[in-house]
Amino acid sequence: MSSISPSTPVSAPASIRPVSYDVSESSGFRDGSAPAAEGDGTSPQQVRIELRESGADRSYPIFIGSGLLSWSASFAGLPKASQALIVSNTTVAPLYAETLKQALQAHHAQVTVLELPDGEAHKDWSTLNLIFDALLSQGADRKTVLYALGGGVVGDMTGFAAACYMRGVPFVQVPTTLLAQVDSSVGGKTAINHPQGKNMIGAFYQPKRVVCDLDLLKTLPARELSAGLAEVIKYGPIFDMALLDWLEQHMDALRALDTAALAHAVRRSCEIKAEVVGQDERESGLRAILNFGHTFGHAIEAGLGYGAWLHGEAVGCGMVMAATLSQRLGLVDAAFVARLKRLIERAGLPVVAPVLDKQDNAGRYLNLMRLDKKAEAGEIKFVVIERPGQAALRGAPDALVREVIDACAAA
Ligand SMILES: NC(=O)c1ccc[n+]([C@@H]2O[C@H](COP(=O)([O-])OP(=O)(O)OC[C@H]3O[C@@H](n4cnc5c(N)ncnc54)[C@H](O)[C@@H]3O)[C@@H](O)[C@H]2O)c1
Ligand SMILES: O=C(O)C(=O)C[C@@H](O)[C@H](O)[C@H](O)COP(=O)(O)O
Ligand SMILES: [Zn+2]
Repeated sequence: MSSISPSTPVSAPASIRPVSYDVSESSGFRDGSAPAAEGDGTSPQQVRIELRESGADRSYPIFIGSGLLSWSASFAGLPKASQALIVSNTTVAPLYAETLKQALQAHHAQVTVLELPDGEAHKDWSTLNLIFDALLSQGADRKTVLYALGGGVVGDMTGFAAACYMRGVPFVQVPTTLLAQVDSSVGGKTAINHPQGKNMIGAFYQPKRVVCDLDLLKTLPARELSAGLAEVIKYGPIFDMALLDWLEQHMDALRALDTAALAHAVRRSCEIKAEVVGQDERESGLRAILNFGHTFGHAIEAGLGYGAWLHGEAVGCGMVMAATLSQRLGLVDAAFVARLKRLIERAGLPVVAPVLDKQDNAGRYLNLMRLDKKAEAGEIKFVVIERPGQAALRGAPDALVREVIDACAAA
């Protein structure tokens, strides 16, 4: 049995909040030709992620607003290249690839579109290879820019392909799901899954820009919107309880796709993620707080088979489990866990953990979680809530984790 290890100091220091951002940008963004009206809460915004450690400047802007996809200035000022490849999937490409292609034709002589098969089950080697096949077939050189047009699956795979092709080509994130706009497009984690564990093969590789067009969320299925809300909720308990208060007041507006509410949720999420990743790009400490709910959540995804539960669904339920663990470690009270659980339910997410093994359910969870990337020498590390708005990374005895899984799982 493992013992409780001292908390690793990964909580965000008060000095890094609140977050400031700059809305002027040399690309021409917000130059007066922006498509959305001022004053409606949805006029274009910019959040910057500052990444300057170890020499090279990997900083980039995140553009957030309505109508950005068809606005060629959204893509001005990127590395010059004659060729561009839009990587999308069979669902998103028919909706949005032509609009992006038109906008990019002002910047690249040749723009082609690749449609990957859709879904988490395809976040694997064979699908990744389709990107390399397309690049090689069109004679793409090392300046070719990749554009990831899709949700987190397309974004993670395109980023990984960009990191590998000719040892690195530039890429741009054009996220089309709420989850991708609030989380996966920012921060440079790229990966594919392995049958034994989520995101096990990948690289840290930053995009040159992130362009979040809020209008694209209008075609998103309700279940996918809920999945994205899980990652928005996550930022509350780990970093910003004012965001949690705001979410309690605006959950119905978000689920009704109110653009001003979505704009706020995307912007605040990106600000928090930019701040955390700016402090710790390669997850040597603080960045681990962004994994709240993911130790349990990734076990659910791998244990049920990729795609059975959406990533956001698994994270939503995983946050209930991690909060319950925090309570049993004496860190937060039952009222805090109940409050978080209620909000996750209101987002339309599951809060009862699935049974992964009828004989030894907790044992199956534990075995899957031992492969988690945060585990050290076989000891599982959990992101726990030390107090509302502050998280830490720590171990827990197996017996206690078993109790938590049993308490949270379906009977
Ligand atoms: N890199 C990171 O930091 C990070 C962070 C969080 C999650 N992730 C990863 O992201 C993935 C989950 O991403 P996701 O939730 O975006 O899922 P997803 O990429 O599978 O997209 C969800 C579904 O919505 C469809 N879709 C996308 N945009 C649409 C639109 N505008 N209209 C209609 N349909 C649309 C997609 O085709 C897909 O069927 C997981 O693999 C997860 O591990 C990565
Ligand atoms: O950006 C991060 O850091 C995160 O942990 C964000 C998570 O929401 C995301 O799911 C991430 O891909 C999980 O990272 P992993 O290292 O556990 O695979
Ligand atoms: Zn996640």
